[in-house]
Amino acid sequence: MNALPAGLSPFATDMWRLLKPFAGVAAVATLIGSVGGLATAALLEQINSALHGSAAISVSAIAGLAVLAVFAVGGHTVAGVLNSVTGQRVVAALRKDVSLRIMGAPIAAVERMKSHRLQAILNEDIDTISDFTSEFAGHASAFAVTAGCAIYLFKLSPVLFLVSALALVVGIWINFAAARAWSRNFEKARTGEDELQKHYRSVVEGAKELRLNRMRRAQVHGVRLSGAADLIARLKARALGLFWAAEGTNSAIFFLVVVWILAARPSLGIDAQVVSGFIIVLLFVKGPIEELAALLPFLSQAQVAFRRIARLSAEFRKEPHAVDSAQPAFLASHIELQQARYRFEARQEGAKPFEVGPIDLRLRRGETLFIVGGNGSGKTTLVKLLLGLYQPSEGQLLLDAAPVNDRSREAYRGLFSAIFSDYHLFDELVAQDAEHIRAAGELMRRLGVADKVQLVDGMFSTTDVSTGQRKRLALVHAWLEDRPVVMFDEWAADQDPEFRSVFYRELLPELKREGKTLIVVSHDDRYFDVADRVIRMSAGRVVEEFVPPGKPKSSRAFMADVR
Ligand SMILES: Nc1ncnc2c1ncn2[C@@H]1O[C@H](COP(=O)(O)OP(=O)(O)OP(=O)(O)O)[C@@H](O)[C@H]1O
Repeated sequence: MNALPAGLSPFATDMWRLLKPFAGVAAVATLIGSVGGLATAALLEQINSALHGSAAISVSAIAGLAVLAVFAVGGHTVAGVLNSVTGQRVVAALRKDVSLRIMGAPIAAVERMKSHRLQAILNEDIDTISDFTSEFAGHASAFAVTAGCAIYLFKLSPVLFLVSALALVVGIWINFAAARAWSRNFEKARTGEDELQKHYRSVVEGAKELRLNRMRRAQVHGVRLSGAADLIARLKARALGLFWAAEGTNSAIFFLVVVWILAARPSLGIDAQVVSGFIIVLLFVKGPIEELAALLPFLSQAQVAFRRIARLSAEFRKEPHAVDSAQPAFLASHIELQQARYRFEARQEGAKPFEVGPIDLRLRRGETLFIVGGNGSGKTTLVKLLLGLYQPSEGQLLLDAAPVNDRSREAYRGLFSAIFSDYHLFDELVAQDAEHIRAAGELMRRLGVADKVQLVDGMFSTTDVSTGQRKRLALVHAWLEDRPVVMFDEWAADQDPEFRSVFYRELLPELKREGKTLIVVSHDDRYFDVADRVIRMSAGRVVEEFVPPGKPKSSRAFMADVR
C-alpha cells in the first residue's frame, strides 16, 4: 500500500501522496458498500423465490430476509457515510495542498499564472472535485448491487442474461462515446470559468469606476461577463443534454430488452416464473445502473478539474523550489548581484521581452540605498532579484560572497522585510506575545492610526481605512518583523506631506540607527539626501550612481559598488 507505483506522472505521484492516508478508510467503505450491495441482490433473490414458491413463507425465511435487509440498508448507509467523510477529507487535503503549492511556487510562476486563474482553481476546480466525491459516496454499493444482480440474473437464465448484458455493453459504449463529446464541452466551459473569474474581479474591484461609467459597465457586464456566463451555460447545457440523450437511449434499449424477453419467451421455452423474476430484478437494477451512469458527467468535470490542478503543479515545478527554513540567514557584510539579468517572457508573440540587467550591484550592511528611475524602468524587478524572489536568468546573487542557491534561498529571504507597491495587508500580527502587542500599539500611535484601528486579539480591528493609513499598518508589520534589511517600494507615495517627511526624516534614520540596511524605491528627489547612495534605473539598466550632495565623505565608500 505504501509503495508508490512506478512510472507515475508527477501529478499522479502527488495525487497518490494525497490519497494514500485515506486509502484504508476508502477500502473499508468500498468493502462495506459491496457487502450491502450483494445483500441487496441476495434479498431480491429471496423475495423472488418467496413470490414464486408454492408454500407459505417460513419464519426462518422471514428472519433471513430481515438479516439481509439489515445488511443491505446498513451497508449502503455506512459506506455512504464513510465515503462522504473520506471525500470531504480528500477535498480539505486538496485545498491545503493547492494553497501550499501556490505558496511554495516561484513568484514568477505565480505572476505568470495570474490571480484570477488561481482563484478559479481554488474555487471552481476544488468545488467540482468536492461535488464528485459527494456523488461518488455510495457508488460502491450501487456497483455491488449491479454485480450481485448480474450473478443472480445469470443463475436465473444465462440466455436472457447474455442478451441483457449485450444491451448493457451497447449502453455503456453509447455513454462513453457521449462522454467524450461532453468532456470537450466541459473543458471549454472550464476555460470560460477563468474568464468569468476575471470579470468577477472587475465587478468587485472596479465597483467605483463601474458606477461612474455606464459604457464601461455595459462593456464589462453586458458584453464580457454576460458573454462568459452565457457561453459556460451553453457549453454545460450541451454537455448535460448529451448526457440525457445517452440516458434516454439507454432507457429505450432497456425497455426494448424487456419487450424482447416477453415476446421471445414462448419460442425460448423459458418458464414464466423465471421470466417474471428476471424482469423484476432487471427493473430493480435499472436504478443502480442509472446511478452509476449519472456519475459520468461528474467524473468528466472532475477530470477537467484534476487536469487544471495538474497543469498548476507542472507550472509550479518548472523552477526549483526553495528548501523550507525557519532560520533566517545572517548578513555579515554585503549582498551582491553579479552580472545579473532577468528576462520576462514576451507578453505577445513577436513582442520584445523586457529584460533587466546585466547588473553588478553590491549592497553593504547598514547602507541606505535609494533606487530611482522612471515608470517601467525595472526598479521593482531589481528589488525582486535582490530579495531572492526572482532568480536571475543569468548571473548570480551572493550573500557575503556565497551564491544564494536552492538550498539557501528560503533562509536568505528571511533577511528581508518588504512593503511592495502592490503589497497585501494582513490583518493579523504574526507574533502575538505581550511584548509584540505592546510594540505594535506603540507604533500605531506613532504612525497616527491608533485612533482608527485597535488591536483586538492580535488583529487589526479593521483594515478599511484610507490608502495611506493602510500602508502605515503594513509598516507596523514590517517594523515588528525586525529583519536586517527593510525594503520600501514607493511607500511614501500615498502619504501626506507631513507624514512623508516623518517617514524620510525620522523613521528611515531611526531604522538605520538600529543597524538596518534599507532599500528604498522612491520618486521623492527632495529626500535623496537621506540615502547613502542613489542608483538610477532606465530601460532595465543602472544608468547612474551617486552619493547625494551634502553626504559625509564616508558615504563614498558605497560608490563603485555598481557597474
Ligand atoms: N509580471 C510581468 N510580466 C511581464 N513583464 C513584466 C512583469 N512585471 C513587469 N514587467 C515589465 O518589466 C518592466 C519593469 O517593471 P518594474 O515593475 O520593474 O518597473 P518599475 O521601475 O518598478 O516601474 P514603476 O515605477 O511603474 O513601479 C515593465 O516595463 C514591464 O513591462
